[in-house]
Amino acid sequence: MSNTVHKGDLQIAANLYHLVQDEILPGTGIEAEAFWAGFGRLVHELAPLNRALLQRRDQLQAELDEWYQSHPERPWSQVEYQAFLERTGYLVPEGDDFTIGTSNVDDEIARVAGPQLVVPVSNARFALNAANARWGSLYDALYGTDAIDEQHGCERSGAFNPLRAGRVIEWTQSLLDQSVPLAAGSHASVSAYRVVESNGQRRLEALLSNGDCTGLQQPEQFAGVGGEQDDIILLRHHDLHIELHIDREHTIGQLSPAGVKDVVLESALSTIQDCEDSVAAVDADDKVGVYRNWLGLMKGDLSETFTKNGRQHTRTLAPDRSYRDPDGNPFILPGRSLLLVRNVGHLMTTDAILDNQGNEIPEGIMDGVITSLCALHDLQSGQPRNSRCGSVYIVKPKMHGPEEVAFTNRLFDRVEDLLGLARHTLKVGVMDEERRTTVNLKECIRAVKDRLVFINTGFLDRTGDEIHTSMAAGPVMPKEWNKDQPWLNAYEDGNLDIGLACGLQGKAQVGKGMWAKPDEMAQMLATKQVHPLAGASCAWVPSPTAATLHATHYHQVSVPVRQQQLRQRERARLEEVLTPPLLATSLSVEQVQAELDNNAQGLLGYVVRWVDQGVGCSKVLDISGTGLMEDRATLRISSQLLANWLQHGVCTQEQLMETLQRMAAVVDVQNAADPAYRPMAPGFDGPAFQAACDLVFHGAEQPNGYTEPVLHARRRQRKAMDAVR
Ligand SMILES: CC(=O)SCCNC(=O)CCNC(=O)[C@H](O)C(C)(C)COP(=O)(O)OP(=O)(O)OC[C@H]1O[C@@H](n2cnc3c(N)ncnc32)[C@H](O)[C@@H]1OP(=O)(O)O
Ligand SMILES: O=CC(=O)O
Ligand SMILES: [Mg+2]
Repeated sequence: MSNTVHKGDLQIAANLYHLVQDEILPGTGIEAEAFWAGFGRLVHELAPLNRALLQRRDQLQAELDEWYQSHPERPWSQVEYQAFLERTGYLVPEGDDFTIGTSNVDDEIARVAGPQLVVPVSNARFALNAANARWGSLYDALYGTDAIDEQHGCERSGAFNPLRAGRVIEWTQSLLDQSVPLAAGSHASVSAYRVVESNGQRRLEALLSNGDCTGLQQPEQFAGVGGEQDDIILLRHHDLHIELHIDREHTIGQLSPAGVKDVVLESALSTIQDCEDSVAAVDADDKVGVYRNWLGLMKGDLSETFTKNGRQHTRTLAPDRSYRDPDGNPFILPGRSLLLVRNVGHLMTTDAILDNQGNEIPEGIMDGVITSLCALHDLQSGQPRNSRCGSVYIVKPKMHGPEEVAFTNRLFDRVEDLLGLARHTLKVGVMDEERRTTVNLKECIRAVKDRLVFINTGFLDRTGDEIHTSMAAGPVMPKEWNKDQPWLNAYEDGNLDIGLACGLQGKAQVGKGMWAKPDEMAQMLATKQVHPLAGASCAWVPSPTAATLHATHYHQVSVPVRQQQLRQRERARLEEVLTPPLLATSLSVEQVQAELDNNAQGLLGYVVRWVDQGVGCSKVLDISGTGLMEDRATLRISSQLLANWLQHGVCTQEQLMETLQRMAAVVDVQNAADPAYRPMAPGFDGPAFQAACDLVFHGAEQPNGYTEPVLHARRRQRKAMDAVR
């Protein structure tokens, strides 16, 4: 590493050192020399343990491979299989019942159910937008997406379409009728909302078009008024707020007799600012960008200036929102989503910091220390702050089993000691996205029982790990088939069953996964209520618009009630979780080719932007033309599936190479309008195409099927090539 600074037994890239020294440490009360010395001690204590955990992963995988090869019968005996898993320590004994003891958890996590947005923190414009996505216009979300169909003159294109706006208003009125119903009549018949006073208390009155006057069926749902002229009516349902914006002069306000120009929903209650799978950060420069944005969010001063539709915008963090309650007392609600930060997992090392032997340190350790250090600014700030309860929320991905979770707990203990934080100030969200965590979930929770704030089914990584774990067992099903497989359902159900049994209700989130079709909002509206119905207190969405639409599901379903109902059922069966999605039927030549084409197209479309442009999350067309959110987890699935089919002769090497080359040309055409894009065809010799080949042809050898090692190496190669140009 050129240009480094030696501190506390560590060799730190100069740009990272200066970020910490000049921008992060000042104002935290932490003394620089003590910080670096303590950081050095922490690294030298924990890095060897981290390395040992990775060796254990490899050892267990080798034992699994060997078992599958020596047990060729299909289906195999589940009794024998489980006995083997217990013998190797893959399955650990389950201990006594217990409940988590996490305290100081903000309501957005502990108590109120709602959408959870995820955003690459490396992109300041998106990261700010996400932080501000606590509130979203339902009218805009419905009007601007396919949530309202375009038939019968309701097209989205062109100038403002009053017919379409009418449909938006009807849809919204029906939501209001379900969630904040009137004592008589419908919100569609309201000609005026009025706040009236009787006995010193104000209540909401609705004047109907037939001249009748009514109120809310549950008057306590009226939470207050806001706006300069009390022109915002604040309602509350399932602890989620709804604002009715009244303006009879406004073009939209004129479309309804009550003059409602907008309905704004409390939307992304929480947001994960992601340093992991949606981010391409391969060196100290990139990590500095990631940390600086997180720092800005924690200090509250992040801003970004950009041009959109020919106009310059400067985006900053939204302020809190002010209202007066029915007694006339002023109060505020948070203007921003509660922010969590997703660190990287235990796998990768980074040359941004070297230890006293010149080894790269584990990137997850660096993330743990530096993202927590940044968060001191929030803990020590006045209002408004991120965590009103004084906690720091860190999401830890890709952990395999209880020992790895216990390691994270130890890391967080050490970081708290280093930063002078009270024990368990650092909270952890455990991604249940590796098979060894799923099958030992209760023990994983126990390992962080006093700092746990969520368990979330990351079904995308989990699918990739499912394929990799059983790579040697046989060919797997096409990826879409997994949706109906017993393993997936048992995994999803089991997560909730165990979460509730461990007392997460009221203290922590039980979360569900990402809606990965960012443009298919009608489909999301029609289907994603399955998450609150399944008892999830949050579920992931890819954009602020999706957050606003998904918020409507939490008005339709009461999550606490669902959780009470579901906790009575029998726990999901381990045998089902342990039944891999192996292909039991033979596929036609056309089915095989279609699956190869689809996976290759998605893989290449994602990888080319990652390697050549450093974009960690992209919308990529699948073979049917649907834009899909692709990140490293979806890449893990497609690359592992192709590697699996290659290994088991479902396709040949030549066929796969032909597919990759043909699809590279398709992806080139799809990106033709991007001036920064470098075509892969006809040479197929750039680092992006090479990365795709590595991921597929060497996919079976990748640790747990992860894509990071290949992506990082090829992105660094691209950066080096660009540097000498
Ligand atoms: C398996 C897992 O780990 S899932 C977790 C990782 N995934 C994510 O984090 C998903 C993040 N989402 C995204 O990056 C994007 O939504 C994509 C790539 C899926 C689609 O992006 P694009 O096609 O560029 O978005 P699109 O053009 O539709 O919209 C862009 C606008 O939406 C906003 N936007 C889109 N996604 C987000 C987001 N996640 N958070 C905040 N704002 C967002 C942008 O700020 C932009 O608005 P602006 O112009 O006012 O700034
Ligand atoms: O991180 C989420 C996933 O699905 O993987
Ligand atoms: Mg994941």
